[in-house]
Amino acid sequence: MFENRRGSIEPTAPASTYYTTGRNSPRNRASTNTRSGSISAGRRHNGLNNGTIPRRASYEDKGKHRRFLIDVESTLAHILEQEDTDGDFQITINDLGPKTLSLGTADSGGYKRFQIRGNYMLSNLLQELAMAKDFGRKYVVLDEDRLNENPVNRLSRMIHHIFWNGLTRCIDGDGLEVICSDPKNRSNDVAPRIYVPYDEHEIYDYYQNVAKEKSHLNLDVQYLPKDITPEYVKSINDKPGILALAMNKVKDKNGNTTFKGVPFVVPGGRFNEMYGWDSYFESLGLMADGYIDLARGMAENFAYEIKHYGKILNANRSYYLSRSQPPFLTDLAIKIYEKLNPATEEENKAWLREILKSAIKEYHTVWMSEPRLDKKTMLSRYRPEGLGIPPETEASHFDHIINKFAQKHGLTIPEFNEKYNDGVIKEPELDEYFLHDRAVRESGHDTTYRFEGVCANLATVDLNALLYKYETDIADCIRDFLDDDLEDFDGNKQSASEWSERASRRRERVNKYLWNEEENLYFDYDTVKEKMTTYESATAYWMMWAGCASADQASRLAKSLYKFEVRGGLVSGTERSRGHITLDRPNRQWDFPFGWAPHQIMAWQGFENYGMSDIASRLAYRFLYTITKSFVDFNGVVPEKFDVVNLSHQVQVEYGNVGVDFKFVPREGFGWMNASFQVGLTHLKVNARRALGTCTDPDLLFKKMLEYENSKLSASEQQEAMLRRRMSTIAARRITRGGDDRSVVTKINTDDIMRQSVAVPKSSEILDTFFSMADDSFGNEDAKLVPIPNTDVDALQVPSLFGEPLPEISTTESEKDPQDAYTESTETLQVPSFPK
Ligand SMILES: OC[C@H]1O[C@H](O[C@H]2O[C@H](CO)[C@@H](O)[C@H](O)[C@H]2O)[C@H](O)[C@@H](O)[C@@H]1O
Repeated sequence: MFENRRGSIEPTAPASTYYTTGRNSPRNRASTNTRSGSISAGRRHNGLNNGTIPRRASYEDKGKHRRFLIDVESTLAHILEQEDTDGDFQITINDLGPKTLSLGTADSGGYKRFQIRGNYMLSNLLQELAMAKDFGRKYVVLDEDRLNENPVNRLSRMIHHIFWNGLTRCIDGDGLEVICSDPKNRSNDVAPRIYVPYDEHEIYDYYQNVAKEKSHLNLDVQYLPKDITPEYVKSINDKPGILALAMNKVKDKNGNTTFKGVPFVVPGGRFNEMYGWDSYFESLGLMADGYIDLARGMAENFAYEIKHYGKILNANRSYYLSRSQPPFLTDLAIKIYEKLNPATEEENKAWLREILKSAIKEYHTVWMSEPRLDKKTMLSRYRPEGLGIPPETEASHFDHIINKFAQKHGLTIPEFNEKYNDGVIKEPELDEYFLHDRAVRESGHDTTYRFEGVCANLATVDLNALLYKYETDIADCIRDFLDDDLEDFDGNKQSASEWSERASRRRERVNKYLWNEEENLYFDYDTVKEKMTTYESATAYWMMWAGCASADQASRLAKSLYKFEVRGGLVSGTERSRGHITLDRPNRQWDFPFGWAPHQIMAWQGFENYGMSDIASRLAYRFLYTITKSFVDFNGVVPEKFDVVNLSHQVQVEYGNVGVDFKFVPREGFGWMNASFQVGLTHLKVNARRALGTCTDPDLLFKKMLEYENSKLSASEQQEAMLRRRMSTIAARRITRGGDDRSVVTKINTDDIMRQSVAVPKSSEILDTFFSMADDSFGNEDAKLVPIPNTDVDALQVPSLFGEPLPEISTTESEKDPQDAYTESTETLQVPSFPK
């Protein structure tokens, strides 16, 4: 599959193929370890040439596909010593090395040398060497195309071939050791433990057998009680464990019946369990990558959770037993069903029925029952049961809240926590605080000033959008897929019209309580104060995702986009809503200036649903730019969260940032971020994908389009939009060297990117089709906008995007690398213009 026509391996094949096949096959030793030339990086001598002093390295022809002959171990040591100046085993733009390294070419047996340059190529070299080592390679022949690969292709390839695999878990004999590890466990009891539902006897026996057979695991297998009460959940906080999920009966190699866990994907890092809403977004990414069975397994695990734990869990760890997370099961089920093999249609329908029955049970018992249902508005709230302080947070997470109570009782914070959790000390004010805190965690938005001290009382926009989607999805499925044949678990026939009726009643209530005509936005409703709240949240766009907004509401929501749209994507909420941040009022990760993958994905789909794909595409571009830029500048990182104003993952906020702590090469990314990248690419046309490959700043790319949209705003809205964009620019400048805004744009060797692009349309075609807008004229202003920085080595050259020839470099300067062209060029970026 990865062989080209001449039978050699594609330079961009997955590492598992590239480092085990063809010239890098373990059998093909002649090509990689019998050379007498110098093959280690930047060294005259190494162990390979038996002490022969190599002649002075000369440089290879430019422009051809180079391959390097590399001694893995010594090159790895050398590159780290020279380039990893902060000692974190990554090569990033924070490192102060020379950012250049010479490698011997394979064609010359290592004598002729070529200089690789720039953070991106060097960090790719580091990553490739680490992967080559994984496959036992001591020497490799490495294609240059692997080092300067288009970052969009490279990241997408890594997600597809490496990250999903790194995040996949299974709860059975083979997978227990990995899934039982829990970095959040701060109790004294870290023994691996699994909790099994009270009536799952075969499964319980299976795990007991595993515990016996794999005694080194020291596995503790426990039954859960029939009634899982808040008191019980609190009582096992000091004995945390994984919760069993779905298993299939299979035959082992001796023909005996045994069990195999249904696999699932975890978010990554400290989140080593299957989460509720993360799983939905991860499944979208998995499906974009063709991993339908894995997505299907996630849905089946949700059904198992509903059956045995009464709800889709926040995640399947014991301390999450009493709360859920935003519900997405019906949409997930439909998306999977649509991808199943049509040849097995009857089976597919049976599968869809089972999953929908679970969703119907969840709908009635979790979301449409008290306490989550507010009987007055008949809208739903996040309002889980629970007792005490959530044990899975960072140790000091609640200190600022607890402090005054601890002082009142003359106790230290840990002493107070213990007495409060044991019920020895009663503090109703704290009980109220934790009621809302649990609701915040159930909402998935932990934490934000939108919800602090009030969440359990709010009929939120997000939850009611999701439930509207449940109602319309179930109606559609009964009508369109299931031949009017669906019952719930109690045998009650379900009718499409009843579900449609539920949806239209909800839409009426949403319009009455949550829609604000003056603000052109949906807001949460406080069911206790009986009043609409004022926090502006990006979840307003979920109503477009769910199809609950009318065409008029959708166009008004589009008009409000300027409140949330910043350089790197959509912010979670507006700065005005978040309010001032001080030492006593620290920032929260689900507030401005942070932008999260689920918010982006929901908005993209929302705009698509209402025929505004140009906006979906622009928003997708912004977020994918943020991801790509960090990937390029920070050794392939794909972090959990971003500050989308500053375009940075190096954030000072709750829980730090998952996905940033790796050595040499990232192996997981972060679940829903991986998904957002793969899904986001489906919203980009070929020209936007190419622009992304060269890390073209979205504000330059979309300048005309934004001007056109802003022209539709009122004077005061325009003023606000202008300020917002200005702030974003100023914030971005703050974090860049020398205050140069343009240095946030990354340096990429565009020549290579262009060379690697497949079926690249001609520039005129690209301009003609750019976001379906026909005007290909360029304003003078655009030209003024983009002088190329050439003073800062790391500053980036914004190259010609649309296929114009790149500047020639002088052939007399034979020792120069083609990449130098980009620090000397005065090329300007060409930005398409949009109709006025
Ligand atoms: O451990 C602290 C909190 O961590 C989780 O929340 C965050 O990560 C989740 C997994 O990616 C994500 O679903 C959630 O939206 C994030 O805020 C957990 O869900 C919380 O319950 C927990 O207290």
